[in-house]
Amino acid sequence: MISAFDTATIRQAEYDLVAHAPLDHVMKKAAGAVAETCAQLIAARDLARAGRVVALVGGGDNGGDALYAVAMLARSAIECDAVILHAEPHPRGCQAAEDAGVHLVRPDLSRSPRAVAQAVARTVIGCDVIIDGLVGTGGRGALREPFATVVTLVRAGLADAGDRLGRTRRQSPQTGHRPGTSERSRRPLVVAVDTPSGLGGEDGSVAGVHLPADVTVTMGALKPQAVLPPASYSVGQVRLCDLGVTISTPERARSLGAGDVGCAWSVPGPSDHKYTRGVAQVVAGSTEYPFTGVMCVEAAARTGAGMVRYSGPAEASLAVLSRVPEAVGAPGRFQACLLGPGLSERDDARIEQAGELMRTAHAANLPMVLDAGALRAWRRLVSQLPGGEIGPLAVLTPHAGEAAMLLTHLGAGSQRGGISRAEVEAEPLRWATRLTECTGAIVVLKGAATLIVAPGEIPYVQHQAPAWAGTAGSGDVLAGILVAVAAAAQAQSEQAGAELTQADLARRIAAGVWVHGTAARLAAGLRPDRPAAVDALSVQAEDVEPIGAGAPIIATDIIAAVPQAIRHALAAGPLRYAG
Ligand SMILES: NC(=O)C1=CN([C@@H]2O[C@H](COP(=O)(O)OP(=O)(O)OC[C@H]3O[C@@H](n4cnc5c(N)ncnc54)[C@H](OP(=O)(O)O)[C@@H]3O)[C@@H](O)[C@H]2O)[C@H](O)CC1
Ligand SMILES: [K+]
Repeated sequence: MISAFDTATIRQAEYDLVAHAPLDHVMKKAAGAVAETCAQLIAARDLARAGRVVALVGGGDNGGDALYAVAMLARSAIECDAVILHAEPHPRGCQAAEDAGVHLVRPDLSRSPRAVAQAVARTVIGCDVIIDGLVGTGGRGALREPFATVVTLVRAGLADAGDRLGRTRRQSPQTGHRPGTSERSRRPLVVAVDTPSGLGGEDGSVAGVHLPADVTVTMGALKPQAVLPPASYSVGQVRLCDLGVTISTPERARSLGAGDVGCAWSVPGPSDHKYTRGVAQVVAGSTEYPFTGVMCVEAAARTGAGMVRYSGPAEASLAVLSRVPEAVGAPGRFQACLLGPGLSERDDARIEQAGELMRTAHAANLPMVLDAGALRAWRRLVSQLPGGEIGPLAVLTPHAGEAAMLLTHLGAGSQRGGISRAEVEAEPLRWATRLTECTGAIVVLKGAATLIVAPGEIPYVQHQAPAWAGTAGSGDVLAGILVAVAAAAQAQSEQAGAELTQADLARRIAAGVWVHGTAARLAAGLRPDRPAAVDALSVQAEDVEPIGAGAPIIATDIIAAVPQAIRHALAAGPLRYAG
């Protein structure tokens, strides 16, 4: 489990730590992790020359860490510059850097931000690693000048370098030469000290211009921006430098890893049968989108549902049964239902059928997954429930656009004429939390990083899915996985003679989201575990998964890889035996 804590909590824990240990000692430990990471990245470039590192140094201890790091690197024959961008940089850090032979560059800070930024841009040209020591946990709000212009120009330079390398990446017409890894990776890599400068946001929102990192070496504990989107898209790989801080307050967010999924999974034993493994009822498809049910039903079956009941357009039933002959078309007992994939509001018969199943599930306090068309038909479906309340075992699975639509429909943004998709994408945690407050349900807000939020619970965020998973039907597959997970959770509770709690269901739903993302990784030809691992990792070039790694996939590829993803999880961590 990856945990992220509020920055103030971490700063307090650091403050308590340095009450008993000299701050410089702690900073040098932090700096050592930064230096080791830089050295590893340079070593992975197999250069024929000495590597070169440029530190961008702000005025606080974040800059101090950067100065101590280049002092260590300079002593190992790496060429180091430190660009001092504050009138009062960390004095002992500066001294250590000078003593180690680091070249201190002091732009005239009285000149315009652009002039300062140009001096920085000239210094970083051709270097191998840029250490971002401008601002860390002491940052307040959007970057002030000259940092904002410095970061803007450095980003432009990195993008240009990347493009140039991209242009050479294709075979050059004259020689047909394809650059090797070392040439392709000659764009300077950015190593952020503690957090990328300017990233801001305790809720994952982005404060403004910031310097995205290839690797973030974070001290003591993960900050929220390391896991919560969209900020988490700018941290690159995260390396946690353990300072020995202890934190007892609840996390701000958490993320399941492979080792956390097995114990949330229902593993059958010799006494199990379809009703102890969970029977899922799927209502999907319509005259407009008749075959959506094929993906949901097969995904639920491959996830391990004891049985899948299907209700959908007659012309689709044949397609469903040809893919999953064991699916059952007849109505009957179920332990969780999925309503909505492919459901069209113009298909009254199907809406009525979904409403009837929703009422059955609600009356029996069974989990239900509401996706796509069921979210759009919210008013027609939920208004038929006692008190118009969907209940705590409902799981809503919107993407940003559907969330915006539902929030607007529920009046969450009434004073401003509704909520837009862009607003949800800019602050996904805020709006997913708001949607749980409006509905009392668990909300799975789908995206490159998917949030699983239950009222009053610590949110989960899962980053497993590669960009290739953004393909038609991927949401239908996730819905199928989740209804099978919910049915298994309900079945286990029935066997235990206990009520399924919303918190337990939310954790299992997060495990289902992990399975979906990992199956997509496997289908795309990627390693099951996303390499942005979080702990003392050795950052090697082959670990850095470049944008576009993998290959195109279709939704049925994800379904086919679901058992392998589950097998990976069951092998990675403790199991909870169902039988
Ligand atoms: N404290 C510890 O136990 C450890 C800290 N570590 C490292 O230290 C930083 C936190 O250091 P701190 O000095 O508290 O703050 P920062 O260096 O992060 O930032 C303060 C400087 O940044 C300037 N600042 C603040 N906001 C902005 C902004 N929006 N734009 C531009 N500049 C900004 C601020 O300037 P002032 O003029 O306001 O003073 C300061 O110069 C932590 O992140 C770790 O890296 C050790 O690593 C571990 C122990
Ligand atoms: K930083």
